Amino acid sequence: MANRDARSPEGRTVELDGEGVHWDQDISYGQYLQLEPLLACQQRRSDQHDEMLFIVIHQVSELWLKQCLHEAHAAAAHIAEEKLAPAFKMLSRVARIQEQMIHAWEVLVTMTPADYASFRDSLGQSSGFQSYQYRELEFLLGNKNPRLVEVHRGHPQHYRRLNEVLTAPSLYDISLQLLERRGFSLPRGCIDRDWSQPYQPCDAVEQAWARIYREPEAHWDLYELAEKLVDTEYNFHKWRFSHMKTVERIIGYKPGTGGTGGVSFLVKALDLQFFPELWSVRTSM
Ligand code: HEM
Ligand SMILES: N[C@@H](CC(=O)c1ccccc1NC=O)C(=O)O
Repeated sequence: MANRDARSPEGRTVELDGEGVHWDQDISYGQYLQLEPLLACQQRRSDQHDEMLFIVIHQVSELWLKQCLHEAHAAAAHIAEEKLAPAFKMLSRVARIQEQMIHAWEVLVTMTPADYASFRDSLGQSSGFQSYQYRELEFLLGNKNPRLVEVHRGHPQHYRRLNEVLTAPSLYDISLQLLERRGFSLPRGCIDRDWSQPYQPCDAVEQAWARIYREPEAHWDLYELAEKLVDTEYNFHKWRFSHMKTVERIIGYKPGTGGTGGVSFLVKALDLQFFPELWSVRTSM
């Protein structure tokens, strides 16, 4: 395409210098990105100004969650094949996305309790608790809890997908299997178990990470893997904490629309750990 040309929104090439117009059947920006359906999805259920921000921030977060899942599933597959360099690149990207998601709270806190109260009733019983992508990411990282799949029973596609990820080894399980293949002897139950159940920390795994941290030169890629996993969990925790503080600031100690105690539920979730031995090893060293 010559410099003086541009694409019309319909995807045709338009010559701009007035000498004539040339059309072709190429694709435009809006078509490629499917902007019409995307930008038709911000439908307020009230006439309140701030409901738009509430919708947009959730939709942006869900898009980032989609990208995180894309990266983290691929990272797990690469770790399973011992292709650690590309897996690291993907996990670094996950960490950058998480930083964006954490920073998004700074936009949401411009919404006061009164602003939120003006449309909260329109949300009915819907709640972030029903975010199937968030739940999939938790399962993929290693926070398994079969009960949390049940809220999705009414949607067979989400239910099936969540059960698949629940019953498959997590990113952490796959990493521990790699440690075993690299000669760290781990109890059978750590590397082959009922994947749908919460992971139980074990001393042998902590000792394996301790050896890796004490001799990084001897196990450089595993050392790097450990730190990439810690970055991911650290950022996940920061997101959870900011969510909890934002909720406290906006609705105080009211119960949540999803039927939980609200802030008390979110505070309890701060105790969850995806990669427990990667934290406990820091004390034992
Ligand atoms: C005014 C803003 C917000 C308020 C007041 C709020 C409130 C809450 C509350 C009270 C819960 C507990 C479940 C319940 O009973 O409803 C919850 C859960 C949740 N929220 Fe929010 N939230 C807000 C914004 C967001 C945003 C922007 C996201 C981004 C996706 C989000 C994602 C989630 C998720 C994923 C859960 C489930 C957490 C878990 O199961 O550990 N929330 N929220
Ligand atoms: N649980 C929130 C409602 C809520 O936050 C929400 C509702 C619908 C769609 C997304 C939501 N966000 C996160 O939980 C509340 O109790 O106000």
